[in-house]
Amino acid sequence: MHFLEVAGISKKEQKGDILQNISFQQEQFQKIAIAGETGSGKSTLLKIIAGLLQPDAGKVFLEGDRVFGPAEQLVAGHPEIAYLSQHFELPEFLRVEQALRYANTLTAQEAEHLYEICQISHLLQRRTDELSGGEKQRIALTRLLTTSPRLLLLDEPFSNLDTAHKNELKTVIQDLGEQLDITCLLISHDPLDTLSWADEILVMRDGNIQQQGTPEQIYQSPINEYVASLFGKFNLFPPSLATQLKESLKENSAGKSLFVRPENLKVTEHNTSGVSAVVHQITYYGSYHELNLSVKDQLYTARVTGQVKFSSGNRVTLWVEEDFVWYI
Ligand SMILES: Nc1ncnc2c1ncn2[C@@H]1O[C@H](COP(=O)(O)OP(=O)(O)OP(=O)(O)O)[C@@H](O)[C@H]1O
Repeated sequence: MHFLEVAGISKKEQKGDILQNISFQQEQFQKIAIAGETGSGKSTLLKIIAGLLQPDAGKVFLEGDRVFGPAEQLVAGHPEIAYLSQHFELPEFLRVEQALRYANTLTAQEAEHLYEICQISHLLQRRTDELSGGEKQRIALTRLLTTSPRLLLLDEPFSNLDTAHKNELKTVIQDLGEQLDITCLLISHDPLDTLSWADEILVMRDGNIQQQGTPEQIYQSPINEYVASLFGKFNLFPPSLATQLKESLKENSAGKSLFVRPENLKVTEHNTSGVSAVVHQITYYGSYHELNLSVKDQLYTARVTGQVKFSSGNRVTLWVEEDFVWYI
């Protein structure tokens, strides 16, 4: 039996299918992230899993027990599933401590432990309208966790947070699994959040799962340009150039293009083998420079760490050295 089983979920609205026969499983403590462009159906799926929205077809099971939708039971939701919406609200004009007391099923000691993990102990006496966005988010999360859920569903938990608050919340989410035995499923449109956090990523488009895999599989071996583009820039070299970029490479028999992330595209002044290119533009990004390079009329992107020895207009050679090769 799986911890969470999502089986054949479909949902229609007037303008068409929002979700089409979505199935996947999650094991206890497995960290799953759902990624996808805006409108791909992520939030709808999460609400259905939470039991807050009725699917047209399909079922959700938590440890073998059905999670019923609002049309099948009086009170929407499931007692062991907590859902933090993108648009959460805290009760106004209360002290944080009062806002947290409501629905609290924990002992004083357990609550103290939770407040420590969520890094809110120092905020208990503040009023809810005296908090930063990141603090509000952590308190909304703590509030949900006082009901002792087993599955936590987070809809874009890191949106609108600056890097410091984001990192604090990431630590909190990490600690939840380890210290409170909570399994977490989240939605994020930010590749850095999903790649660094998840054990498995589901990529959605138009209500379908396009690809499901580990962060490495999704990043290095995307099944199409849509999946590739969600997780950062990439280059596609047509078969004729692909064999020049890497000597040992045979042309892909299906006529597919060679997929190369910018950090795997090497740039040198002169090389006996490779593809000749002209540096079009160099952009500084702090820890690396990004080079736009033109080969005939096509632009390609390389990422260079350390000092860049070239200037715009220089002729250079491009090549790849990685053993791993992927075609799209
Ligand atoms: N109640 C509704 N009635 C009609 N259409 C809806 C409803 N809820 C969602 N949709 C539509 O379903 C599609 C999926 O929406 P959903 O919010 O699930 O996407 P999403 O991937 O979470 O997007 P975002 O990243 O912008 O939150 C969208 O085209 C949206 O307009």
